[in-house]
Amino acid sequence: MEKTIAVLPGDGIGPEVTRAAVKVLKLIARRYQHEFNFSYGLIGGAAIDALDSPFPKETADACGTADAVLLGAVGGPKWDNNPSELRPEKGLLAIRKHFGLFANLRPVKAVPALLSASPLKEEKAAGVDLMIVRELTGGLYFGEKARTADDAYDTLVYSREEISRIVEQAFELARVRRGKVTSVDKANVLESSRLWREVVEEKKAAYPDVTVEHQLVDSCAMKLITDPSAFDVVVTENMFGDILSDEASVITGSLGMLPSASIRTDGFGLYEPVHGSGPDIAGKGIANPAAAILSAAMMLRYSFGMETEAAAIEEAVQTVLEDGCRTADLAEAGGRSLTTEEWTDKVIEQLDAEAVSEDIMFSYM
Ligand SMILES: NC(=O)c1ccc[n+]([C@@H]2O[C@H](COP(=O)([O-])OP(=O)(O)OC[C@H]3O[C@@H](n4cnc5c(N)ncnc54)[C@H](O)[C@@H]3O)[C@@H](O)[C@H]2O)c1
Ligand SMILES: CC(C)[C@H](C(=O)O)[C@@H](O)C(=O)O
Ligand SMILES: [Mg+2]
Repeated sequence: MEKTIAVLPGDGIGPEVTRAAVKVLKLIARRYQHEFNFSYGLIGGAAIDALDSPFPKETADACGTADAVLLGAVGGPKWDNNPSELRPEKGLLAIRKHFGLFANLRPVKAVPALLSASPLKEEKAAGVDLMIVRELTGGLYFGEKARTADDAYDTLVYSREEISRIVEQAFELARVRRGKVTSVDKANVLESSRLWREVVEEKKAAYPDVTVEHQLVDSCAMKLITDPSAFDVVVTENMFGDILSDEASVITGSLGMLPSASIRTDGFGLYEPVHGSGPDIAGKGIANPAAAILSAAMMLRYSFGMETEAAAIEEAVQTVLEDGCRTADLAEAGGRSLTTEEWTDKVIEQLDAEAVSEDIMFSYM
């Protein structure tokens, strides 16, 4: 298959981890005889510096003609005091809204080899496999907001339609997973959450094979740590999903392990790690590229329908971790400490090794 991928490395560790993901995608293209064309664009602080806009038209156009977008991360102290229109994060919100990417899938899967890197007791983290489905183009992030010298407000607005489409996405995912949806809200306080709950209750009739529970966001935050295995699909509004996903990353041992897909219903999507630009480690070559590499795997699965290729990447990442290869953030899991580039090359070697063993298998068939 021939595909065009727009690559937006962004700021801080963004370019470091994106380079790793592109290297893996190039190997996949070679191994499975695909043609991936990469076009590069600017977003976030890098785009502000070069073009005075966090999401320039050139970038929107390049992404618009691509089949999917791979993004690193945006932001950093250099731009922290910029006016709100010239904040790197504004570019991220703009690209999500521009392409209507309302569904943000954030899988959280415990890796057996990394259990000791998690602050949770090993038996709590073991076997955790949940998916946070975060609404991405509404809520507090996009509601009317304003400030004067002494006042400020942000508004949290959701329409029935916006809630319906994300809830449907969650039900569909639960159907092919373990059949459970936890809808997270703050219905004891917020009107928007009461509407959210109402829509979930209406929708569930169409999914008799899925169990539904409602959970308030504060107790959900606690239960994610005390009983994470209780969750399968967690569906929630934009800001709750942002906060809960960073929290859930501790189950895996590092924020550097969490990939994400931001999709709509026609297959187009933006793929990026859940983490940010890591200003404290940027430029040192030590960032964990797993989240970016696993995001590339999600691109193959959700945008290109390449399930075998996606699974091959996930398996290679798993094997490399089982072999004791670690980046610095996972030092507590023991093993050998590698740089971003060295760790990526281990994944590449592993993918090559899988290819060789398949060739040997085929030669006997
Ligand atoms: N999607 C995005 O582009 C995105 C997401 C979150 C934050 N941000 C931005 O990033 C900047 C920094 O934010 P922050 O410090 O709160 O969050 P962050 O995610 O950048 O970093 C939080 C902590 O996790 C560590 N970390 C993150 N990714 C890692 C990786 N791949 N490997 C190893 N360690 C990793 C960092 O070193 C840091 O200690 C801010 O400007 C923020 O707005 C961007
Ligand atoms: C950088 C920021 C705008 C972004 C968000 O809040 O959505 C980030 O934290 C994320 O999780 O992707
Ligand atoms: Mg976040």
